[in-house]
Order: sequence, then structure tokens, then C-alpha cells
Amino acid sequence: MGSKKKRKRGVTVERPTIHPRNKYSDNPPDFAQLASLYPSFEPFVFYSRDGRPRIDWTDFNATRELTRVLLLHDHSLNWWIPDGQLCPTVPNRSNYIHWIEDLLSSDIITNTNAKVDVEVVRGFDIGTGANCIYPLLGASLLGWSFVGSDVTDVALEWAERNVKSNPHISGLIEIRKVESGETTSCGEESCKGQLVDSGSNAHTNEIEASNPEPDFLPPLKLHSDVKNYHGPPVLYGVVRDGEKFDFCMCNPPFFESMEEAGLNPKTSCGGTPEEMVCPGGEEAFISRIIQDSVELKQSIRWYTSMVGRKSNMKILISKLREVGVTIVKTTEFVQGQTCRWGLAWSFLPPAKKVISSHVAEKSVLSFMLEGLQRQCNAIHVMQSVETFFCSAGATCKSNASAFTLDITASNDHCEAILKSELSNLDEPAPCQYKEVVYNGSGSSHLPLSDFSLRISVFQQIPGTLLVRGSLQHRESPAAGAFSSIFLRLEEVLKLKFCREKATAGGSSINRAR
Ligand SMILES: C[S@@+](CC[C@H](N)C(=O)[O-])C[C@H]1O[C@@H](n2cnc3c(N)ncnc32)[C@H](O)[C@@H]1O
Repeated sequence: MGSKKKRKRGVTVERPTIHPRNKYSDNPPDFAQLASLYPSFEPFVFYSRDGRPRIDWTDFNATRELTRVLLLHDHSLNWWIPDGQLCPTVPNRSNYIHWIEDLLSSDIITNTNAKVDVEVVRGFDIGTGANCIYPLLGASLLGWSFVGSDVTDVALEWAERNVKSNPHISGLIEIRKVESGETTSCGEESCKGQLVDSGSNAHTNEIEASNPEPDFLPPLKLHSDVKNYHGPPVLYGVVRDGEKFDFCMCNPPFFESMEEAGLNPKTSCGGTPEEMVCPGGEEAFISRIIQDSVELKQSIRWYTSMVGRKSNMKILISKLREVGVTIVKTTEFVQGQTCRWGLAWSFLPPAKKVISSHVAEKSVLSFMLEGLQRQCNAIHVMQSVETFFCSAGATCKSNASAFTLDITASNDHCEAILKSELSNLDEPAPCQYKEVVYNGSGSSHLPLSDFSLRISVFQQIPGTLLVRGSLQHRESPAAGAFSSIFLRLEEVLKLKFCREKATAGGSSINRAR
């Protein structure tokens, strides 16, 4: 996923954002224009006091109609889903397609499925849904061909209808029913012999795991304590003998129950239990994809999945390390206040020297606050972050609507933070608010020795927040304190907000970049 470099007040800020090739990157959907062109969409558009056209994101009919007109207007696609089925947001789903496009065009792994250029890229969409969104977008944007699989009758019927309503690309898409009777077992017995200890480091970074000599290493029994998937086949048993794919993709059932799905009160994208839920949630489902990939190995160049919880990334990456993949890549998909992750891996040999994330500088770190007490929300966390920094004398500037906090701290402030006891964040500390003024010359007036950091708080599923810190002055001498300070912040916030408190040394901090 591309991260956009933005010069703001003389500071280069890297933040993950909409993919630069996404159609909506520079031109977000224009509701007023769509309403004037499509009378069926018009009743869903209203104008807020600032005169901006809006829709009610909690109204399923409004979100479905928006998706329908966007697919028609911008992609010439005819599309519909029945009431209650999961309704995709087009800009968000396009990001995943473009990320795969990046993976395919990168030369990180060798292309042993080498094909002449005229052959089309072939993808496998696990759980294509009634909306069939990924095959429709991939075929219309990039001319890719797809097999889209699913298990439910309604998904298979409507995916097929959506394909047939678009004769210009229907030849590129096959909808495949997963036979739920023939549960494949890639259990430990069948996988054991093929597992190798990679001895590699999997990191959540741009180019991550390298396992240059997997075949010479001794077999390893899987020991990850991951949740098990008990359900219909996912890849193994659905991909046919001799079939080859350039990639597979998946927007998995994220949740273990509909209660956990919680149905975000700010949006209504529908979603039936069959679409949203599987025993063991996404951890179990993606673990099955990993197990199946061990069986299918190089039949698919890039295995990918969307991941809804950051904490699962860690578990899944260590599982990938155990099964001896040659490469792991991750990305972050950001839309509004929601974050999702992309996880990709391959068994093909790396084609070029990989850069270890040990040597790469980390400028973005994040952690999850899970199991938040009921009455706590992002605002409370923001206030506590402010107190954390201000009580050491640092300067904070908050933007409550964007859920961001810009912090400037001197060397002394950093030392004070690191020396402090795990403090009581209930007492708001007096803060020095300082407007950071752009001097117009392309450089900030802040002394370079200052540590400058932006903290963002994202709502995940109910009860879970993501806290992300991005270093604004990488070159500052105080920048070295970033990870220690962020680790400290994680401990302090978990102590205050999480039912399951942080344990010393038990940090879940993830190096994003
Ligand atoms: C979260 S929905 C994703 C739908 C669509 N791809 C999207 O992004 O909106 C998950 C889909 O996976 C399907 N599914 C669940 N288990 C499956 C399996 N073993 N094989 C294929 N599809 C499965 C569900 O029926 C559902 O349609």
C-alpha cells in the first residue's frame, strides 16, 4: 500500500493513505454530481450545514446505491446485491487490487510461472461473496481473470448474476462452488513432513522475510498456538490439480460471532453471519490459507489476505515463519478512521537481495488497545496520551476531529518520559500548547534537536483501538528515543485502559515502516 509523502509545515510526514493509482485518490466520489446524474441515488443525498453533500452511512440502502452508481459511473459495471448482504465500498476494495498489482509487478520473487506477456494475470478470490467485488474490479480495471469461490447459495447465485450482467468481462470470471462436504485436512500429520524451519526473520515491513535456503533446513513441527479452522475447504481441494495462479486474495470472515462483529454504529455495510463469522474468526481462517499454501506451494505466486486485527498480524507472521515461506510483505489499508492490513507471502525464491528491517529506520510504530473497558473511547485515550507527554514538559497540539496529537519534545523531555514511573494518567497535566508555524521556506522553525511525533488513534472494532505514532523528524538526534518512548506509552495506556494489562516486556508494538 502506498504511503503518501506530504510536506506539511516543512516536515515530511509519511502516512499510509489511499493507493496513488486508486481512481479516487485525487477525486473522491462527488455525491452531488452522482445525485444529479442518477435519480435513484438522489433521495439518499442531503446537505450538511457547511453545504457539503453527504449520505447516511448507517442506511444500508444508501451505501448499496452509492456502490451501485460508483461501479456504473466509474467502472461501467452493472451490479446489485440482495438486502443484508455485505456491501463493499469501492475505493477501499480498489486499494487491495492495486496493492496486488504492485506485488505482481515487483521483482522481489522470481517468476517461475513465467508466461509470455500476452497471457492474462490469473487470480483466485477466496470468498468472493454475492458482491463479487474483487473479480469485477480486477477484470474491469486491469483485465485480470479470476476464479471466485464461495460456500453459500446466495453468494454463488448473486456473484454469478453480477458476472453475467457484465458481458464485456464475463469471460474472465469463473464462479466456483466450494463443496462443503469434502473437508480437506491439512492437519499436522499431512503437513509435518513439508515444514521447514526457515531460520528467517519475518517482520512487518516493506520487504520482510528471507529464507534463502529453505530446502536444506530440518523439518519442523508446527507449534504456533493458533486457532483452528473447522469448515469447508478454502484453497486446497478447491484449486484443481495442475492449476496455476498469479495470486490469491481474501477478505475473510473477520469475526468469531455476530456479537463480536458488533456492527459499527457509524456505518451499515450489511453482512450476514455467513459472510462475517467463522469459528476461530479470521485468525483460524487465514491460518487455514497458510496451511493450504504449504500444500499448494508454488501453484500460486503470491498468497494474500486482508487482516482486520493488528494483533493477528503478529500471530500469522510467526506462523508463516514456521512454515518456511521465502517472503512476507505487509501493508496498511486506511480508510477514514478504519485500518485494515494486507498480508502477502510466497514460496518462490527471492529474486533480489532483501533489505532487513533491522537496518531500516523505523518511523512508524503502532499497537492495539484491545478489551477496552466499556466506557472508554478514543477521546479518553487521546487525553491520556496528551497527559503522558505534557507531564514531562512536552508540547502537544491536538486535533480532536482527526484524532491526532502532534507532540514536540526536547531531549530533556524524552529523558523525563523514560525515567518516569508508570504514571497516573487520571490527573490531566498542564500542557503547553504551541502552534507550529510554517515559515514558508520549506523548513520548520522547530530546532532539529526536537523530537517531533504525531500520534493517531483509530477505531477498530468496538472495544479495540489502534494507536499509531509517526516520527516527523527522522533526522533529529532525539529520534533514537522514539521506540523506547512509544513502548513506554503502550505500557502506560494498557495499564490504564485494557482489561488484560500490558506485561513487562510483553509489548505488541509493530514496526510498520
Ligand atoms: C467477508 S465476506 C467477503 C465478501 C467479498 N469478497 C467482499 O470483500 O466484500 C467473506 C466471504 O467468504 C465466504 N466464505 C466463508 N467460508 C468460505 C470458504 N471456506 N471458501 C470460500 N468462501 C468462504 C462467505 O460466504 C463470504 O461470502
